[in-house]
Amino acid sequence: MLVSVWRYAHLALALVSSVFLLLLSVTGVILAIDAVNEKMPPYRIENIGSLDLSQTITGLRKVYPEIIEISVDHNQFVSIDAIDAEGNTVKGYIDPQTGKYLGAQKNKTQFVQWTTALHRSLFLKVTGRIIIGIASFLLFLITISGLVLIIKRQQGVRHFFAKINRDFFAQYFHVVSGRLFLIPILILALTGTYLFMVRIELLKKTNQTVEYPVKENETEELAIADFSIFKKTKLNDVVKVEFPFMEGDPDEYYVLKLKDRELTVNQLNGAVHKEVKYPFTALAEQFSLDLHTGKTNMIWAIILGLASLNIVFFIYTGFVITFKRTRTKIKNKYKAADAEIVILVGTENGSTLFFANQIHKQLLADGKKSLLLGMNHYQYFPKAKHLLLFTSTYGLGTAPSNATQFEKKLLAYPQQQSINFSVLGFGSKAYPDFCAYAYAIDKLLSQQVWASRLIDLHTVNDKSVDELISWVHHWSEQSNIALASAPAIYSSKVVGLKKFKVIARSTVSESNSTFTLLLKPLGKMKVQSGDLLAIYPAQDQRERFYSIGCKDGMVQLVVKLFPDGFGSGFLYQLKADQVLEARVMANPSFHFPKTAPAVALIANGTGIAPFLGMIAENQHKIPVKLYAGFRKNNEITAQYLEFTDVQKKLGQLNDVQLAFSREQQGQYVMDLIRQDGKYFIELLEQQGCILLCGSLRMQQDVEATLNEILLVSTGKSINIYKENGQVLTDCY
Ligand SMILES: Cc1cc2nc3c(=O)[nH]c(=O)nc-3n(C[C@H](O)[C@H](O)[C@H](O)COP(=O)(O)O)c2cc1C
Repeated sequence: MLVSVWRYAHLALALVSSVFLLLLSVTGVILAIDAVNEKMPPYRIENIGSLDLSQTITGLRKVYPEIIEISVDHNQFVSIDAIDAEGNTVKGYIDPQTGKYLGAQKNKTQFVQWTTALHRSLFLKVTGRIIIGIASFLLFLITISGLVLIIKRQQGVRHFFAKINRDFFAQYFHVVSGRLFLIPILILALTGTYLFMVRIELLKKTNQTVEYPVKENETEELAIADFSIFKKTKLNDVVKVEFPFMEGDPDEYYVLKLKDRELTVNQLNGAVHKEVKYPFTALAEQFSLDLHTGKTNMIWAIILGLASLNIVFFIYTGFVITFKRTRTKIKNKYKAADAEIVILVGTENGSTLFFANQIHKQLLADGKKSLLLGMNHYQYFPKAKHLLLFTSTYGLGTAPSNATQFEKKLLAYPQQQSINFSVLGFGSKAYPDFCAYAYAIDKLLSQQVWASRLIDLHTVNDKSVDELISWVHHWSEQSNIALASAPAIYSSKVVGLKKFKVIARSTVSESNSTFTLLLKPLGKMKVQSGDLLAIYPAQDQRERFYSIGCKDGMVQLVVKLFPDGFGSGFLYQLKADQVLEARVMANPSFHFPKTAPAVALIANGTGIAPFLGMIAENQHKIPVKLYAGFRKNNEITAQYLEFTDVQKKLGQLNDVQLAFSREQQGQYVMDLIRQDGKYFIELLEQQGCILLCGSLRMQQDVEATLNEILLVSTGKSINIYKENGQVLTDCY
């Protein structure tokens, strides 16, 4: 909860100030480069700190009989405005020890002047300065809230510098560079705010002036070399020395501008006539300016430049993190009172929500009453039959930020009916408490009288889609509710839509509601039988998936037309030559096993689609048998048989057996399997593969039948072959 407050504050401040901060950081980088550049010419004299003013002026007087002023800038370059022995005017950098002319003073380029003005006031005078001042102050608050977030993330100040585990690049970069540039950015923010306050005169600056009366012994004249104030003053403390206009006139003075005060000095005897002390605010202003601009130190200027550049990346990575966290938009159709499947998500950075939403969308598309909520929204779910808990783990094995209330609420709202639950933990093995919060929740749920475990807790390390799919398979099998298992569905990387031309579509009839659709990819694309095609009938977020069978470089779908079917209705109205936009979702765990010694393909209904493609592409003539179950023997099953006849003649298919459940002597595909029990035992024992595609019900029945046969003859259960990768499924 506390983390969210800081996080929202951090985000809100960043949102408000990002445009200005972006502008300030980009211009800041340019000005930092200029500050570094400025120091490049070799005008700096090494021992400037050891020279005093009396030596310097005495020496320079020999080279320049008439001096108007001497200045020492922030780079400690000494410049002079004077007339030399030949009567030439000299303006530029000199060596203060020898008077040697080193080079002309250069004005800032137009571009740097423009950038400076933009950086200081956005060309908006006082209004601009106020905006910039506020942006600097917001940067200060952002830095502080960021600091708190890093401390919380690292589990305390003690671990502030401990290793940061990499979640995803933007976040890793944001945290690591946040830690690295914390101090320079804090300094930039504070000095920027201070300069703004001084410049708009929020802080008062009043000089303190002291006039010194002339002392008796000060009437005698002294040589400059003997002026005690000049002897005491080191050259590196000087900002400027203005020389008297008329030499010898006691009413004309030296004006000595130092960093903290200004002195008026008698030109005949060196007595201090007047002293103007600058207030603390003015000194602090100068100090802030030096710190803010890095103009006094090249290394500091480089650090500030990098820090400014980093702010640009901060803004970018910060928005990437926010986008990731908020990109998943939940659409709920059902209320808590009506939902039959409730998915509760515990998430900090949104990735678990993304996975949960992919499942939720499929369930809704399948007509299931699914509800997706954050774990803190746990309440009574009077119609719920299934409770799915997807949660990440944070901190020291604790709840993510939207699950902090869950345990309390779970105990406060005991459900009134029995509900099947399944917990899926998301975490990272880089942390010692891998998925600890998911384990804790799983245990807590198992202790509730109303909760009955449907499947054991599964874990997902580092957002592994394969591990998620393992849960999908198990949960689907046990709940008898279809979920797609193509990894691409759960991958956050969205592959672009591709165009397909409709080549042919068969028609449905009273006795047959299934049709085939042949599509030609327009342009190059990677697609294999067993992959899925995602279509978007309403060109919105709603997708429907169909198994692909590949044939002569084309994609064939077998679709059952449902009355008012969102996907099937859309596909059925397509006409030849029409162009369809769709996405191919690779499904590598259901590709034809090219190295298997023999393969059995088992399907029911439209599940035959990928197998038609696999047989057509079996150029290596791996021994293949096809077993398929349908309701009726009709035009479409006749088409399948025509196809398999051709394939048998080509040697790409050894045998085909069809079962019809609604014909006389109703038969199911399991009956065919039982009849060929011996073949299946040998197939699996000799490392052959079985592929299953169709309804989940058929998958369960087929697996139960095979299990029975196997146990009797080999004593091994089907699970051994499944784990060995010899039984591949894509059922829905
Ligand atoms: C600061 C931080 C602490 C984490 N602590 C743990 C932990 O203790 N145990 C664990 O298994 N995973 C831990 N993780 C990994 C996350 O749980 C994992 O990346 C998860 O997939 C994130 O899901 P989310 O994006 O839905 O929040 C941590 C990640 C971060 C960034």
